Amino acid sequence: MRCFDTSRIYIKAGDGGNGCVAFRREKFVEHGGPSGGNGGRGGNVWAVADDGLNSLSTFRGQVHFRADNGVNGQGSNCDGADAEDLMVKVPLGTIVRRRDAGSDEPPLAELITPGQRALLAAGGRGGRGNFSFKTARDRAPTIAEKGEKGEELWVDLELKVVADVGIIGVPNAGKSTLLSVVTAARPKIANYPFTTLVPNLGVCEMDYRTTVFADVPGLLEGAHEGLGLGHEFLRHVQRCRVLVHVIDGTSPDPVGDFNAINLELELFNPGLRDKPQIVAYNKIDTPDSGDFWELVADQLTNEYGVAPDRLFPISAATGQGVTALVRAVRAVLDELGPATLSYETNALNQTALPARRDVRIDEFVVSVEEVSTSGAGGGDGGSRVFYVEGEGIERFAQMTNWDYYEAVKRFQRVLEVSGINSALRARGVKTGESVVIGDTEFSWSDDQSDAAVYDSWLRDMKDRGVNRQGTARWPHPDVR
Ligand SMILES: Nc1nc2c(ncn2[C@@H]2O[C@H](COP(=O)(O)OP(=O)(O)OP(=O)(O)O)[C@@H](O)[C@H]2O)c(=O)[nH]1
Ligand SMILES: [Mg+2]
Repeated sequence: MRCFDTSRIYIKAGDGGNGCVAFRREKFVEHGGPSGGNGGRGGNVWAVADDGLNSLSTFRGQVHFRADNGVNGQGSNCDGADAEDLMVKVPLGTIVRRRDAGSDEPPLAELITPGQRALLAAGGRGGRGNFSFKTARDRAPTIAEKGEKGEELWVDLELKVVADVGIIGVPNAGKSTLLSVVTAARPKIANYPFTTLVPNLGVCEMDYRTTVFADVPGLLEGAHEGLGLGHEFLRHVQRCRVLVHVIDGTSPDPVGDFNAINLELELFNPGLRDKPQIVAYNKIDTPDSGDFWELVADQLTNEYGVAPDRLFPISAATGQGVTALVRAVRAVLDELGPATLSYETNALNQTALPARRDVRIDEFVVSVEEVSTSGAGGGDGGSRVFYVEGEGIERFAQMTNWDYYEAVKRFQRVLEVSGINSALRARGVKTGESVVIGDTEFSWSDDQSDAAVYDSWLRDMKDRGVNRQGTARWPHPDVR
């Protein structure tokens, strides 16, 4: 039985719909007010835990997942519809990580309970239409935004099967041996500590019930600090609903071992101590163990509060006492009720729709690159390209609809108030040099008068072959 499964998929949330520029047409009214609607929101992409799936094999056939785009706004104040969210179904126990995430980067999500979902990529916001830009001063704006691009990313999925029961204990206690007798799993068993290095899983069918057991590698002192791969295993233990704590009866100090393990659980996560535990005192077939059973049992119940009905002498090797142990485990699971309710929720799991992170437009970095233009005939050295990098300004540029002169003006104003213009001037930018912001490249001009901006906008429209009809009131009041 394979307990790990991985897949790599591409995810793209929908882009927001574009805002619209439109004006009302009314009888007897020459210029109606603005009536361009807003674009709809692009669809989000979620991962959803589906208990009908048991592997990541569905992702062999499909690798790309794209949510729909928001609908564009229209005239008569019609806002475009929001796109539907896309649900990517994954089996329970799936961990989602950003591709190439560093080992210290927490996963994007861990999906444990049926129906649980986590947002993987947020859809873009819809662009505003010109109705939304109407102000007391500008009652007839000719401006609209483009929809925001939806997020896109590659993610790695990893399936770690969620076990009902975690078998824990010190190294060499007989955990793997127990797993091999209660399930069909054939883990490596050997008479030395740390035989098991990754959790083994096995399915136990008894009394017409199915229970998934995980044999967790041996825990030792310091596990909560990550010693002996402790973190990895303790995280695994967290997902189990019931723990079977195997005590090595042949150990010099079985009760001390028992305490040490419980302390590690508690130090890793205090909640782990509250997880139901069934104690299996193992290797009673040997005199070393069997002779001390009553003594140990007495200590565990009287000094450590282990309930007698949760304490079992067993021999994993001969099978003695194992059936009673498994029945007790089943009873506790039944008491806990259906699996859906009992897994602890993880802080990483988002169920509400998070707002897109607010980004500041005045947080940016300017860098300069010399571009050599000294070809065969060139003698004037080179020119420079100025890169302005910042999530806020890049997103703003992406949403700017360059077809509208007023949008260009707005962009110009933002460059001014954000301090980007002064930063560029401080780096000595000269007329004619290139400035790149995200996917947008424009040519710097020292003359930023309305007439100059208007002229360059007209040139740009011509270069891009955009029909200016309907894109601006003509000629624009600014430049009349
Ligand atoms: N006599 C006897 N030996 C046992 C019993 N259970 C396990 N053993 C032996 O104890 C040794 C360790 O068994 P494992 O099942 O590998 O122990 P583990 O807890 O999985 O050990 P790690 O994976 O190293 O942490 C092996 O030599 C087993 O044969 C038992 O009930 N009686
Ligand atoms: Mg083992």
